[in-house]
Order: sequence, then structure tokens, then C-alpha cells
Amino acid sequence: MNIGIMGTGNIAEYLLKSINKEKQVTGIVTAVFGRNQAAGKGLAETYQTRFYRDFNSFIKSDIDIVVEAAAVEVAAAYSVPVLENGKDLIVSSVGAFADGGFLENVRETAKDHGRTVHLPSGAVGGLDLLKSANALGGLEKVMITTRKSPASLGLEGISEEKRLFDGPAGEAIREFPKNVNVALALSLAGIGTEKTRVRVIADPSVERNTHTIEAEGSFGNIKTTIENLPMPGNPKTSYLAALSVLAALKNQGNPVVIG
Ligand SMILES: NC(=O)C1=CN([C@@H]2O[C@H](COP(=O)(O)OP(=O)(O)OC[C@H]3O[C@@H](n4cnc5c(N)ncnc54)[C@H](O)[C@@H]3O)[C@@H](O)[C@H]2O)C=CC1
Ligand SMILES: O=C([O-])CC(=O)C(=O)O
Repeated sequence: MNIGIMGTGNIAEYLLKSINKEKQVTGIVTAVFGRNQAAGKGLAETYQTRFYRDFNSFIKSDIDIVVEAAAVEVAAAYSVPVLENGKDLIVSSVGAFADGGFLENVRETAKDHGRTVHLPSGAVGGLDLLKSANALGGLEKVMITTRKSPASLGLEGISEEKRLFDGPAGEAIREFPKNVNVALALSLAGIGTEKTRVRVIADPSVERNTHTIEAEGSFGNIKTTIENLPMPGNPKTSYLAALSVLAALKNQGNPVVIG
């Protein structure tokens, strides 16, 4: 399996290290696409891969699958062209799918070209539970409370916790595109972007990216909290988010699906 990565940041470098150096996946990253020439060249040298600033050259190279590890606008711009070029796709910036029309477009394109799109669970768990709970439409309430350090949320000089947002997931991802992709993953698995409620709290007392998920419905109820270790390369991003992409790559083509 030849893998192409969109993005030259923290998740991209983690994947390159795990795959090209540590051989954690049956496959190799043969191509990286990004806008940052210096970062891309550095990655290409360190991890023996090719760097492209031109999307067409990247997508026409000998890759089988593309991992988006860049930003919501990158997933929005390139998901359809990736599929049209006959490649499978794994998306980190699931916030791009806040637009239901876009999701439908991606679904149709994947179907037309016989490709698959994987939206990994990222920095949270529980998507399986929400899907089961809503199998007959019985899921009534989903709420996620995200707590991160002020610096992760772009704030300085805050000494007490501060609620920055309380509202629907669709609006939250527009305001915090680098911090609440997890809320979009929960929305897609559950009751959608309008009904899924998101609270974002800047909390100087936390070092871990903490997400509390509460759900209620005909199945009963659940409350679960994950305390994620942030990645050294980008404290906004939890280590689990990178691991979930790696797990998705490890499971490519596996005929047995768990969860
Ligand atoms: N699903 C989840 O649980 C999570 C998803 N994410 C998503 O993954 C993305 C990547 O995370 P990190 O690697 O930690 O971020 P990062 O900030 O370290 O790296 C982002 C990379 O994308 C590139 N980039 C950004 N905008 C671009 C554009 N318009 N065109 C081309 N390249 C562009 C940057 O140059 C950089 O190389 C985040 O932006 C976020 O959308 C992040 C954390 C959790
Ligand atoms: O990594 C995290 O904890 C969550 C995050 O940034 C996102 O969902 O965009």
C-alpha cells in the first residue's frame, strides 16, 4: 500500500515516523502534499518520501490511499478530487463534513469510483455506541464538553476557567476548526450537527485535552470523560487523534470489522 499524506504538520510527521521509520503499517508513505515548502522538504529528506506542492502531481503519483492531516479547508477542497482520481481516503479534519451537502457529494463520488472514505474516531471514543443507540432513531441527546489549556485555544493571560462556546456542533466547528473536529465525528455518528451540543472551556488547570461526552436515549444514558495527552508537536491535538489515523491505516482492507 502506497500512502499519500496531505499536510506537513504534527500528525503528518507522526505518521511518517511510525510508518516509514518504525514500519508500524504494511505500507509506505511515498508522497506528501502541502503548502509549506521548508517543512515538506525537511520531511522528504528525513523520512525518504517525495514532497509535492502541486496537488495534481501528488494525486497522479503511485499512491493507493490519501490521508488528510491538514485542516478543515483542505479536506473540503480535496476530498472529492482524491476520490475522482481513484484513491481511498482517510480524513482527520472531519469538521469539513459539517456541511451535509458536502458529505452527500463525497458519498456519491466514492460510490461512483468504487472507493472508500474513512472518518476515524479521532481524539474521542463512543461513536460505535452512538450509532447503535440511534439505529432506530432512539438517541435523544448528545453533548460534548471540551476542556483545553488557554494556549491550545489561542488565549493568553487567563487565570480562571472560561466558557468560550455553548451551542450546536455545526457552529462550534466554524469557530474552532482546529479544536472540535471530535464534535463533528460525534454528530455524524449520532443525531447531527444541529442537535449535538458543544461546550468549549479554556481551563488553565488542565494539561490534558479533556472531552466529556453525555448521551441519552431509548438505550439509557452514558457519561464518559477522556483525558488526552496532547502531542508535543501541537498541544491542540491529542495523541489519540494521530493514533486513530494509524489504526485506520492498519485496518485497511481487513475483512473483519470490530466496533
Ligand atoms: N478528528 C480529530 O479528533 C482531530 C482532528 N484534527 C485535525 O487534524 C488537522 C491536523 O492536525 P495537526 O497535524 O496536529 O495540525 P498542524 O497544525 O500541526 O499541521 C497542519 C498542517 O496542515 C497544513 N495546512 C493548513 N492549512 C492548509 C491549507 N489551506 N493548505 C495546505 N496545507 C495546509 C499546515 O501547513 C500544516 O502542515 C487539524 O487541523 C484538525 O483539522 C486535529 C486533532 C484532532
Ligand atoms: O485533539 C483533540 O483533543 C481534539 C481536537 O483538536 C479536534 O477535535 O479538532
